[in-house]
This record gives sequence, C-alpha cells and structure tokens, in this order.
Amino acid sequence: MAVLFTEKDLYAQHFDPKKHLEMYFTFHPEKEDINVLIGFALKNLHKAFHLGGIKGDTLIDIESGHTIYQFLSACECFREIIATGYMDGIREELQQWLRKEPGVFNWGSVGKYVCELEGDREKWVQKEEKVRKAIKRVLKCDVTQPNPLAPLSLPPADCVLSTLFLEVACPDLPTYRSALKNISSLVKPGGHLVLFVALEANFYMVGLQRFSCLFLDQKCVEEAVKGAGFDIEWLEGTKVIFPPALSDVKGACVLVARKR
Ligand SMILES: C[S@@+](CC[C@H](N)C(=O)[O-])C[C@H]1O[C@@H](n2cnc3c(N)ncnc32)[C@H](O)[C@@H]1O
Repeated sequence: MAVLFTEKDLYAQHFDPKKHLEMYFTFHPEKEDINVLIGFALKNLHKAFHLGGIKGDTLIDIESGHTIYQFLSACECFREIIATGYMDGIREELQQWLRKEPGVFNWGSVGKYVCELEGDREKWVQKEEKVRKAIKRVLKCDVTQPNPLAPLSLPPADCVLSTLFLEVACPDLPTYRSALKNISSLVKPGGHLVLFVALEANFYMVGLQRFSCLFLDQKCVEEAVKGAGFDIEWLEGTKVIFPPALSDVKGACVLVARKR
C-alpha cells in the first residue's frame, strides 16, 4: 500500500521539536553519520555568508521552525533577519529560545563549530547574542500562497534562505516548483536564494514518528530553482548515510542562486 505524504496536521500533532533537535543537532562522537550532515550545512552556510559575501539589509528565512543553526553565519551579514514558520507551536519554540526561557535547547556544540570556522571557538557567547539581536521578527508563513507572508506585504529582501524545509512540506514536484516560485516573490532582483536540501530521501524519523520527504535528486532541485527565476551561482553536494531506521536520505546540497 502506498504511504501517504505527511500532512501539516501530523506535524502539528506529532512533531516533537525538542526530540528533533536532540536527534539531529548535537555534535556527538557516536553520531558520526549525523554530524556529517550538520557539519556540511554549517561549512557551506559559512562559505555562502562569511566567505561568499552575501550580505544586505534583510534576510528572510522560510520555515525557520525551531532551529537557529542556519543563522549562525548569516547574522554577521544582515542588519535584520526575519524568521518564519507555519505553525504557531513551532514559532513559539523559537520565541522561547529568543527569550532565553529555561529548558531551551543548548546550541553550544553547533555554535562553537561555526565560531571555530570563523577563527575563534570561544566567541560563542557573543555569537548567540548576535543571533538573538539579528532576529527582529518571527512571522507566519505559508509557501502555498503567492505571497507566503500574506496578509503582510514586505519589501523584497536581499536574501531568502530555507533549510530542510520544502522537501518535507511538498508532496510532489509541481507543488515544490510552485512553492519555490512563491518564495522567489520575496527576493529582490539581484538578491540571493540560499537553500540547504536533503536529497534522495523518502522519510526521516523523529522519535517513533515517521515524516515524509519528497524524493529529489540534484537535477530536480536545480531545474526548480532555475524555473523560479534564479541563476545558480554555486552548488555543493555531499553523500550522506544515516542509520537506515532513522532516514533513507542519500545526500544533501547547499546552493546559492541569484534572482534574475
Ligand atoms: C525538518 S523541520 C525544518 C526546520 C528548519 N528549517 C531546519 O533546518 O531544521 C521541518 C519544518 O517544516 C514544517 N512543516 C512541515 N510540513 C509543513 C507544511 N506542509 N506546511 C508548513 N510547514 C510544514 C514543520 O512544522 C517543521 O517546522
């Protein structure tokens, strides 16, 4: 029997953000396979923002969820970061981290890794504050809408970022392509799109709950990005092998594209 693609409702009811962070976002010697994926993302986001010179006034992150690793390099390059999320509960998780509430996830191991890439592992405390200061707003976002931030209408941003999101939210390629076009409307001509994508995956687990992924190869992603009005400047890919019970993901890529 065909497995149905995970709908939003299942995320609202069964996605455990704390478990997700514990499982996928702690550097641990015993989690070498998972470390490869997060390490790859951090190195390439560092390459895009710190070394690549993508900078400007505003960066919009599409479906930040409850994570902040995607801001660790970008916070040095933008005056304002707008975080977004579809679900109230998930946006609240991020707000709790911003308010430094007790029990929030400790991003120390991930943060220190990025600080080390920037030359000083010990500046993590300052970096954490910088991320908090840079995130000026946390907005509702729905990528199925032509203006994903409706009813707000914001000036087009210098950069739109999205990490590990569209492939878990879009059940098929037409929906994926259309969501990328909707996201594209938020970027100014000449502005950048930065994507971190899980490739060739059908599912990933959070605790005992299975969540779907749209199976994408690199070519599908490249074509969708070009079709949404961007020229790809660079793309870095890697192979990934996870414990089979956790996810059947085979690879990942970070790409940087510029809007025509
Ligand atoms: C794997 S997390 C990605 C979050 C973060 N950007 C990251 O890099 O880890 C997936 C996020 O997508 C959201 N999501 C999943 N399906 C969705 C859908 N159909 N519409 C809107 N959001 C969805 C979930 O609430 C969750 O926050």
